[in-house]
Amino acid sequence: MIKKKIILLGATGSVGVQALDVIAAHPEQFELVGFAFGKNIEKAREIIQAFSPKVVVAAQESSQIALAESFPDVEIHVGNEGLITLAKIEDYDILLNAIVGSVGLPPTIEAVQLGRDIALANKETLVVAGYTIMAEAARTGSKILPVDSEHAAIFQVLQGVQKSDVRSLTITASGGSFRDKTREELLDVTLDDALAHPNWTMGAKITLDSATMVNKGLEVIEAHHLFGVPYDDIHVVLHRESVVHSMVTLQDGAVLAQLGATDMREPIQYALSYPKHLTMHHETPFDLTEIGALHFEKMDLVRFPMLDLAYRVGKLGGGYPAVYNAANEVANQAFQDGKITFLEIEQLITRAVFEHMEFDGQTLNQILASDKRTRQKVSQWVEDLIQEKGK
Ligand SMILES: NC(=O)C1=CN([C@@H]2O[C@H](COP(=O)(O)OP(=O)(O)OC[C@H]3O[C@@H](n4cnc5c(N)ncnc54)[C@H](OP(=O)(O)O)[C@@H]3O)[C@@H](O)[C@H]2O)C=CC1
Ligand SMILES: CC(=O)[C@@H](O)[C@H](O)COP(=O)(O)O
Ligand SMILES: [Mn+2]
Repeated sequence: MIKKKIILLGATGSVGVQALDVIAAHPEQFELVGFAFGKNIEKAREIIQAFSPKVVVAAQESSQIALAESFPDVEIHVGNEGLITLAKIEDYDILLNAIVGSVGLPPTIEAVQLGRDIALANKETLVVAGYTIMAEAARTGSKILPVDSEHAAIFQVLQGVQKSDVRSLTITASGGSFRDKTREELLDVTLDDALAHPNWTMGAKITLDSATMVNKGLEVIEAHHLFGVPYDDIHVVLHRESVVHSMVTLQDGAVLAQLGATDMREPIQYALSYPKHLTMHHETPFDLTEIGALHFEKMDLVRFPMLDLAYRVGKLGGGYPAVYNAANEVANQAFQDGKITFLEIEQLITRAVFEHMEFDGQTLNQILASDKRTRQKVSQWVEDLIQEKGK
């Protein structure tokens, strides 16, 4: 049997480690030929020992030097240039992008331009450059296989369904760690509170995005690009159990849904094995009779203004989604670093979007310039807030 050769960006993270579980569980199907990581060199060492990849990329030069000494037979590259080098190596079939943030964009574009298939967890790349990525994928024949659980659900439901038969998509939202709090109660919430997701175990950035509802905003934009559905036909419902991963309504009113455990190994494995559904060796118990009841509620866009704003920036297009995303990346990190309050995340994103102005027909370079400018501005606003509070 010919194995699928995999490159994994973000191998030391939440999705990355679960992807390694899937690869290790199917040694006859998959082979890890290369991976990239950020700072976690100890985990990177373990991965090299367990999987013997040919190429590794470290975010930091000190890690590159240390790994090159320990593993002289492995090609070790560094930084953003290293990510591009990895995306360009000859010998792989699919690139699984599980890096967090829009740093994952350049290697994705490179791989798509080379016609390579992408298993995409890194939603930020589609939010920033969705039109470019999807247009290039159509040109080169690269498949964009969603890993994000809601999009993986829609993708599975759509197998064998004609695009013209689709009326609308419904993305489910858990509501995040603060779903039962009023806006007033959000004034003094802490990072620990925010990181206590009711259903999923994930990295810090996305768990916080889930609490601000930015995650759902990014997912609406991601769905628009992946499935080519207009924003007015993409709905979000509050679904506390996260059992229905998402739904598709057909023209005749039939609603098709995908259900399952809250275990990312399922969508990761399907993206890697597509179009096959392989046996899941680490199956998480899933028994609807244990769950008993499923609940669905309307989203309150006043309570969750970041979802409302995501629809607005998505419809505006151009650099607006990139500005929303960049402002969020800076503000999310600032809250994690204890520099700002939870509600200041929303305030910074809203200000960045409202201050952004552009003419139609933004090129990718103009969008990337807006992304950079937004990061600089929002970083400055964070510093200003710290100064003001120190007064
Ligand atoms: N976690 C989940 O269940 C889900 C995640 N996603 C999406 O998947 C992506 C990854 O999320 P998650 O796994 O939670 O995130 P984590 O924070 O757990 O992991 C992020 C990974 O990216 C690596 N990384 C960060 N910066 C760099 C860099 N500059 N160069 C190379 N590697 C880097 C980190 O390395 P290190 O740790 O070594 O510093 C780590 O391996 C996000 O876009 C998220 O929105 C989507 C759906 C579900
Ligand atoms: C597992 C996954 O795909 C996450 O994006 C998850 O959807 C977060 O859940 P909520 O944003 O609905 O809380
Ligand atoms: Mn998701």
